[in-house]
Amino acid sequence: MLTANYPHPSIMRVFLFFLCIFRWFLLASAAFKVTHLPGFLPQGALPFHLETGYIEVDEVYGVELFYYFIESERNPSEDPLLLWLTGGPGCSGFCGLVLEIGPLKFISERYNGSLPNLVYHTYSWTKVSNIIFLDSPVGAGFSFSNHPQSYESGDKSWSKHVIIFLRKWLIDHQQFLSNPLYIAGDSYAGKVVPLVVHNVLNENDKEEQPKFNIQGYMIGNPMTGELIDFNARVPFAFGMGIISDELYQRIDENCKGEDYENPKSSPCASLLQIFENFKSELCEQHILEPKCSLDAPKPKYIVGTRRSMKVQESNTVLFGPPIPELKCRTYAYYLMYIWANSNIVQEALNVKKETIKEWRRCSDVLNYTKDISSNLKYQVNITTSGYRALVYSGDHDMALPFVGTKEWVKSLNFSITDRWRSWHVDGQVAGYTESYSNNLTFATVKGAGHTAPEYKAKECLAMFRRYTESYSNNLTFATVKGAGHTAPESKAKQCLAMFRS
Ligand SMILES: COc1cc(/C=C/C(=O)O[C@@H]2O[C@H](CO)[C@@H](O)[C@H](O)[C@H]2O)cc(OC)c1O
Repeated sequence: MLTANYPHPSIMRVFLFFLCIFRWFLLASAAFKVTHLPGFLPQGALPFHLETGYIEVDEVYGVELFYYFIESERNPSEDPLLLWLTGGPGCSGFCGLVLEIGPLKFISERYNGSLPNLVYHTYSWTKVSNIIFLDSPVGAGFSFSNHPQSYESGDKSWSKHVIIFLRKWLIDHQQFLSNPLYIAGDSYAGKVVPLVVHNVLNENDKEEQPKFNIQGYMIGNPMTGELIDFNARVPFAFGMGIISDELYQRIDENCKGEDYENPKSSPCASLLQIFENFKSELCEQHILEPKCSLDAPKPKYIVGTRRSMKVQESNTVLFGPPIPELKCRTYAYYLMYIWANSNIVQEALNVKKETIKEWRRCSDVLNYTKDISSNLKYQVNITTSGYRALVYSGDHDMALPFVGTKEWVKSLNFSITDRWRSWHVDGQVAGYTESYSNNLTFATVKGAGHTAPEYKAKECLAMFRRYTESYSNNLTFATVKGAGHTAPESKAKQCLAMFRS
């Protein structure tokens, strides 16, 4: 028998086992601290802690989700940990970071061939919260699958991938395990967020460690899957003086029970076509803003060099929508496209080479199935189990109007604990709010559109702080107006309402 001084087989097995674990850890999750970003002004280190990385959520298809993580500027060890999901489905978490609640925003100036510039965004929710911006579902942003034909996704698989991501991320970042955890998102993500929270609660019911310190969720101009999501556009348009009383009345009479997106009866369809003609003249995401091309065009080519970008600069590109005008809010979407497709930016973000062909603000590679008809049962289950919900709506959004959101919130039949009232920032009305039993709060953001923080950043930061800080350590102080030493003795009804909330 050939004898040699090979290590004993059991030693080899142990060695190979740890080698596999090490390889898994290296490949499946990679996290990098990012101190500098190309295009950030003033040049130099970022004034906040940014980490980027990947976490594998499906070994079979090699699905890796990319994330941006930003530590709270206040108290990272105790401030909330927020997982932010962006809608679409297929829009990048980067939208949340530079358009809504993160510490960066683009300087909206005409593209001149050099890399677009970013500056610090004052009203960032990372002032008071740790935030993970996740590129999900697979195919969004820089997230990828090693089998691109399998960009199959849907509400259920998206939420399952998010749970796997969150568990692995927390195992890699154990210092955040005890932070109050919130799941948040807007638009289409608003439909999936309650499903994610529902899954988190199911995970916590198992013996598996670590447990999630989940507190609740926040959803903005959310979809639920209910007909009212889009049907509410007609009463919203009527209320805003966009359609006549007659058209509103005739739609109401001829479209009862219909899905306004897919009307069955021809009288209803004809009337909704007239409505659609009025609607199509406006910027759906904010009816007071100019109607603009919504997303970045796909210039013929982008050559990323170490110094600058060269993009075919012309008013019309070979394919795709025209470049938005500079006056449009969506010009920032064009700048995002240029910036994120630059190879020097992707190097700085530690993007794995050759994993995606092109970064799109809202990807079109997904093969998505809307396999949840409605998320209301999850919202009822979560809130009646003692977890908190903030549902907010920019009140000038016609894509998913507050009128419909208010209606489904009412349909839950929770008792009112804090009647409809205005809420304020700097002494001005910032919106209106009503709170219900089971810790659910509805709020409008006055003058905001589909992605409220994009339009009213200061007010939304105030809203976020009041929501997350009103319950930190579960201590709430309240006076009872007009009551004496034994408050319930003289203000029984008020004290009962206080007790119930
Ligand atoms: C699946 O069917 C529909 C989905 C949507 C979703 C919109 C959405 O998520 O908006 C994006 O939100 C993200 C924020 O989450 C923004 O960044 C994007 O700009 C915005 O496009 C809307 C619909 O009709 C209006 C649908 O019929």
